[in-house]
Parts: sequence; structure tokens; C-alpha cells
Amino acid sequence: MPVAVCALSHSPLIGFNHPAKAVEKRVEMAFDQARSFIAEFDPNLVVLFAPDHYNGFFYDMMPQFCIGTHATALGDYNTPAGELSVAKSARTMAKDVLAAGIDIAVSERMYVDHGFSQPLQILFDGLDKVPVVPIFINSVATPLCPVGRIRQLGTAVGHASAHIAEQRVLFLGSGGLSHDPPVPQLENATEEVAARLIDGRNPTPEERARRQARVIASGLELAAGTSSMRPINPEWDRQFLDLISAGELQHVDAWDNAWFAEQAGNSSHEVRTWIAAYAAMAARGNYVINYRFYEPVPEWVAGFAVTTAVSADA
Ligand SMILES: O=C(O)CCc1cccc(O)c1O
Ligand SMILES: [Fe+2]
Repeated sequence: MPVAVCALSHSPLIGFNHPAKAVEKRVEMAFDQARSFIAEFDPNLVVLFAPDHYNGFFYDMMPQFCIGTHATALGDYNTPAGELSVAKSARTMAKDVLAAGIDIAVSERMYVDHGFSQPLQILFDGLDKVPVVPIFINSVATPLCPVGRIRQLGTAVGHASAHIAEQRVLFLGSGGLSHDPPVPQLENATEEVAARLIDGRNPTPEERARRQARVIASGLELAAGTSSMRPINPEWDRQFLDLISAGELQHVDAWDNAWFAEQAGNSSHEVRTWIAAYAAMAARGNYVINYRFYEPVPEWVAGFAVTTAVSADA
């Protein structure tokens, strides 16, 4: 029963802000590489680990992780809107993960943003091209659970994936690496911003456009060196990729949440999606990373990485 991994950064600023031509070309080649890897692997199920950015999940009921048994993409930035083709196995997997002692939330009406829709669009050319089990991982709404819990979640999902109908499972992680986009924080929010973090569903098109314009502008400022946001940290990113490559995921259990933000920006917690995907893979046996791409892209506010992995004993 073959399993594989693809993990990649996302940025909703792709297509809005343009880094140097050569950079865009290298990223496009990395996407090509990932697409041909996936086409060859030919998954009949994708388990997609991704975060949210106060579009689908809010503080009125914020789970640390949630499996969607039905999911709809909102279509923020230029990503497609519509339903994902959620596999029936989502229910089986929720049951198995809970039985393993991981208290995952379940949603029959999961709303997801570019964190989920962008990798599906880039890698599969649409939201409904492949059966998917969508798993949300809180990566911005503090307080966050210890990162070791995410490794355990991934491990439980990996074990559960061995007991479903689909035989060729791709674990897909979406997010990271180091980056610090202007996502508001509840702790120091104005009343107006707090209200939108607590229960900000269905903003008006004007509100959404204003927010997106602010994030787009922040990318240009970061690239121009006129930003107060934390810079991308290529050294932190390299160490993270080295750790994943070495299969030494257990080290993340010692990582302190505050340390992530200090070293690599508040949104670096999105690497939780990578940790879950690779832990799921590790639960199915040793793996080897057969493709690794990295490039810091300030215009997109992203330490941009793409990796793929196969079973070592395949
Ligand atoms: O719209 C938002 O709130 C944040 C958007 C955003 C920007 C850069 C990198 C990301 O990973 C990301 O999600
Ligand atoms: Fe993100």
C-alpha cells in the first residue's frame, strides 16, 4: 500500500506580486516537479493538512485541529470557490484518530481558504479533481497546542490511513516556512478587529478587498526593505528542512511555541502542516525526500519550499 508526501508553502500573493522573473520561473519548475511526482504516484486519496487565516475558523469556537467530512472553499484572493470532493473515508479516519486518543474536532460544514484551495489548484488544477480528507490545523489563533501534539495527530492519521478503502494515499502539507504576514492577533486587537477574529464570517466584498490589499502591499514593503514585519529566516528554514529530511521529527516535541514566532515569524507555525504530513508518512514506515526546493520570496511573504517524499522500502 504505497503512500507519499508532498509539502509546500502557499502564498495568496502569487499572481498579485511579482518577484524577479528568474525566481518565478524556479518556483514554477518546483510546481512542475511536484505535479509530475503526483501524476506518477497517481493517488486515489489526498489527506490535506492546511491552516486557516480567519476565513473559515474563528475564536467563537476555535479547535486546534479539525477534520472536514464536508468542505467548501470560500475563494479568497484569486483562489477558486466551491466544494472539495471530500472522501467518505474522512469519517472512518475521524473515528480512528479519536480512538487513538487524539481529540480531533469534526465539521460537517468546514469552510476553508487559500491554505487548502491553493495547493489543490496548483497541483490538481481544481478543488474537486481528487478525493480529499481535509484536516485543518490551527497555526495562527493563539494559544496554540504544543507542536508535539501535532506530531501525534499526524502519527494517528498515518495509522488510520492504513485502514481505509483507498490504497494510494498522498499526505499533502500546505504552509510555512518562516514568514510573518500581517495577520491580526486577538491579544492586542482593537474592538473592531477582535470582533472579526471572533465571528467575522461573510465579510462584505469591500472589507475583504481592503484586507487583501493590505496583505498584498505588505509583500511589496517586505521586498523593498521598508517593512516592520519579521524578515524571512532562510537559516531557520534550512534547519527545518534538514530535520524533515533526516526523519528526526521527534525533535519538534521540544520546540517552544514562542520560539517559532521569535525566530521565524508568527505564521511560521504553519509548518505544523508539514509536521503532520511527515509524521503521517513516518507512521507508515521510513521515508526519503526525493525532491527539495527552497527560495525566500519576500514579495509573497514566504520562505517558499516544495518537497516530495516516498517510502524508503518502496
Ligand atoms: O490573508 C492573510 O491573512 C494571510 C495571507 C498570507 C500571506 C503570505 C503567506 C501566507 O502563508 C499567507 O497565508
Ligand atoms: Fe498562510
